Amino acid sequence: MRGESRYAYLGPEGTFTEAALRLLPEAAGSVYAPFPTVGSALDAVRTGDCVGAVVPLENSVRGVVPATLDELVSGGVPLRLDAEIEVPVTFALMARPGTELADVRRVLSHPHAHGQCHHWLASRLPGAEVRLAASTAAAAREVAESPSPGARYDAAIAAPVAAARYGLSVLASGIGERWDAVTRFVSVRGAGPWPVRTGRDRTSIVVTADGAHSGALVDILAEFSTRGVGLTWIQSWPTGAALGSYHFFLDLDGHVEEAAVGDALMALRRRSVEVCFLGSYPYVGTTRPATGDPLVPDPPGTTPEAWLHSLREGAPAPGP
Ligand SMILES: O=C(O)C(=O)Cc1ccccc1
Repeated sequence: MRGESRYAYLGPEGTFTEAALRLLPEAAGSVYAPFPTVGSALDAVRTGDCVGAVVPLENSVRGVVPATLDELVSGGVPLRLDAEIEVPVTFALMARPGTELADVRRVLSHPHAHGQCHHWLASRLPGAEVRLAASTAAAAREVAESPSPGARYDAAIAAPVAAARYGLSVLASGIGERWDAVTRFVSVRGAGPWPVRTGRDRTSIVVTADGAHSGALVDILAEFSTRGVGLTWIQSWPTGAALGSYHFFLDLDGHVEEAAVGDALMALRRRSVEVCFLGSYPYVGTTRPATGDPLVPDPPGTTPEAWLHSLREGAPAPGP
């Protein structure tokens, strides 16, 4: 089936991305079309094969999903974001029925899942070799399809639903380093009306700046702060042209229809900054919009002056 009713996602069935897509009201009633990579899911939108796609953007523990940032700035036909979805992520180690934990030598998973479970692997399966797959469900499917004995992979780290989907047994669950890990997904479309302003919105843009001009980023950020527009997210992604040349992904509080947001965007244009508007959409996240909360007071003995002095004296820098 072609056209309006297909919605792409990073598949196969059983990924966290599929769980996010199922939470998206705009996609209800569509055919959910799995794609093997973020790039192929977004290409399906660019070619019109699908009306939209859901892809992972960032995780609260492991940070951004590089493939998504890369595709959003390099894929040719511009895309727009029209919704965000947050999904709690928990991980299970799963294997073909009959496999014991002690039998597991080779584990397959997605980089973000591995990154959140490597402490558990180091303590419970210290000798295991880990390989990376395009998604957690692709890993689970590969394990299910690996013939044993002599299987290429003994176990996968994936969402608990993937075990039932691919006929695997769960050897351990809740193996991520944080029980409260969350992944933020975005719905990406090729065309159509922008989401209307709700009063609680987020605007995503990409500005391209040359780090050789050392004040460039400060100048860009000042256009927002002077107008009271809060920033909730900033990520840099190399343009590839040179060291120091970046695309900056920015998330702003507010909708493009709001005067302050519009003014700030026009100010960037007047500065001849390259701005790619990704979209304004309802804010669902757990990141609080800026409220002007008072600063948290310093604990006794750690005034900013004392802290700066200790840095200059060569004190070891405390972790974040
Ligand atoms: O592989 C998946 O299931 C995905 O949807 C990507 C992903 C992987 C790990 C954490 C969050 C999202």
